[in-house]
Amino acid sequence: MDTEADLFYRQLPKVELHAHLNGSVSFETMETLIKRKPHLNIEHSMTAIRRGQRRSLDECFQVFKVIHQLVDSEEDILMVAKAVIQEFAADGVKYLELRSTPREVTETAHFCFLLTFIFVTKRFLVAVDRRHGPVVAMETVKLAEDFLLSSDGVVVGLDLSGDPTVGHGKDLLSALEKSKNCGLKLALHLSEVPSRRDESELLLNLPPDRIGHGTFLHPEVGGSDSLVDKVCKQNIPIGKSFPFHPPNSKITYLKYFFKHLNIFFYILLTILFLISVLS
Ligand SMILES: CNc1ncnc2c1ncn2[C@@H]1O[C@H](COP(=O)(O)O)[C@@H](O)[C@H]1O
Repeated sequence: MDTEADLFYRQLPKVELHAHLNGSVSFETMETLIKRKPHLNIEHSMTAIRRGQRRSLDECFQVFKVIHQLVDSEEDILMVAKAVIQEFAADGVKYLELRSTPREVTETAHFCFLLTFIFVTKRFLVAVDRRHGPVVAMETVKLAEDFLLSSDGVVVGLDLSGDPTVGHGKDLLSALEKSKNCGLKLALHLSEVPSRRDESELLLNLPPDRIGHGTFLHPEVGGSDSLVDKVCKQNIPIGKSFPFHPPNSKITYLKYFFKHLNIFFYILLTILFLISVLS
């Protein structure tokens, strides 16, 4: 049963700036998906990370592969996106930025349609999966550019994500530069693993409008002063994601944050952000 504190955290207006669609599927939605595709023999344990359970980055990406098997049609995507948006809204999220990797043009078309009819301010970032290489990256940028022009402000940016140990950012630079030049905001996952210093240097020169994770930017963990300097001088915000959202997990994370940060500072930031977004 919800405690008074649970209620407080749920009702608190929140902004969600780093949600991967297929990483935000709830337990209930997953159950429906699993039932729809019994021939895949997928169990819940293969699609989620339980509270307190630890997995390596590699294992996380294995989980995404399983989820992608379950979410492979327009119908699935429509159901998942609708559920995810409703669940974020029920958790008190007032402004939501979703990211997702288009596997087919029609899938992305669906997102845009869907994102218009549920009452949360929603924005969408079209994601480039680095594993798919420069050609797909460029196609995705063109798709994102089309949506930037036609989605009435819903599509705002490009996300670079995917297994950070695969490929090199230098091969994606022209796609990312094109994206920036056509007015898409850039949210780049970088320095998620150690020994990617040269890649991070290159990507930070673009520069991105947001960094995803940036876990290994600091010299103490294998990054460098130059990386930290670039981030600070260019004032680039860093976003951490919690890629798997079992029910109420956002509330648990909030409790964790509030325990470690000044609660009033957080509330003030949220209110200021909401005022600037909604006005
Ligand atoms: C843990 N840190 C991370 N680092 C990099 N990429 C990540 C990620 N977490 C998620 N993704 C990206 O999001 C996809 C799933 O959502 P969509 O199918 O696009 O909706 C993953 O396949 C991966 O490319």
